[in-house]
Amino acid sequence: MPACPLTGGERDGRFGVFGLLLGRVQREGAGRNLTCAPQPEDEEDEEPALEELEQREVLVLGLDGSGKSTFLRVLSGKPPLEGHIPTWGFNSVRLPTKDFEVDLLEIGGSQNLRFYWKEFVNEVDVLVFLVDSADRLRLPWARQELHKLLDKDPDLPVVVVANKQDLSEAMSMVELQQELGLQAVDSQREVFLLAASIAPAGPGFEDPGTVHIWRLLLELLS
Ligand SMILES: Nc1nc2c(ncn2[C@@H]2O[C@H](COP(=O)(O)OP(=O)(O)OP(=O)(O)O)[C@@H](O)[C@H]2O)c(=O)[nH]1
Ligand SMILES: [Mg+2]
Repeated sequence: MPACPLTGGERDGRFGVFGLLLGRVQREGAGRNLTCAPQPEDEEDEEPALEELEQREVLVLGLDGSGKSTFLRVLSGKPPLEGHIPTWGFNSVRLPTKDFEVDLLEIGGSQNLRFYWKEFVNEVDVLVFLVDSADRLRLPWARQELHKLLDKDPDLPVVVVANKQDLSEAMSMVELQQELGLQAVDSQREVFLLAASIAPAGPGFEDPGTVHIWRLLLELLS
C-alpha cells in the first residue's frame, strides 16, 4: 500500500506550513485530493498522465460565524451544518471547472486566527470576504479586518459577500456599503459587494446570491 502523498493541509508547501503552525486541520469537501490514489510506480502498465488543469486560489475570510464554512459546503453540494461549528484552523475544497480547478481556502475567523490571514493574502488570485449582515455590533471589526487586507494587497480583486440577508435584522446593501467603507476604496480596484443567503437555500446553487458569487469568481479567475 503506497504512502498517501497528501495529508490534510499539505497540498502544497504554503498550506502545509500553515497546517503545521495551527496544529489542527479541517478538510471538507470534494475533490480528488482527499483520496489516496496509487502511485505510478505501483502500476504494472503505466497509463499516460492526464493533462493537469491549472489551479486558481481563492481565499475565503470573514469574522467567525459569517458563513465561510457554509459557503464552502454549499458550493461542494453539501447541506449546511446545524449551528455554528468554528473552524479551528483552515478548511479547503477544490472545485473543478472546464478550464481550471478552483481551490477555496477558508481560514477560521476567530480572533486568534485572524493574525494568519495576512500571510495568505498575497498568495491568492481572489479574496472573498464574508460579512454577517445582521451582526451590526461587530460590523466595525469586520470593516477594520477587511481594510487591513485591502491595504496588504492593493491589486487583489475582492468579493465582499453580505451574507444572511434572509434575517429580518439584516442591514441593507446601501448601509453595508457605507458601514464597510467601500465607497472610499480606490476606484481602480476591483471590489464587489454581493448579497447572499447561503445557508437557508441548502446545498448546490439554489440561492441566486451564491450563483452570482460563483459566476463572478469564474469571471475574475479566467
Ligand atoms: N440565517 C442564516 N444563517 C447562516 C447563513 N449562512 C450561514 N449561516 C449560519 O451561520 C453559522 C455560522 O456559519 P459558519 O459557516 O460555520 O461560519 P464561519 O464563518 O465558517 O465561522 P468560523 O469557522 O468560526 O470562522 C451557522 O449556524 C450557519 O448555518 C445565512 O445565509 N443565513
Ligand atoms: Mg468555518
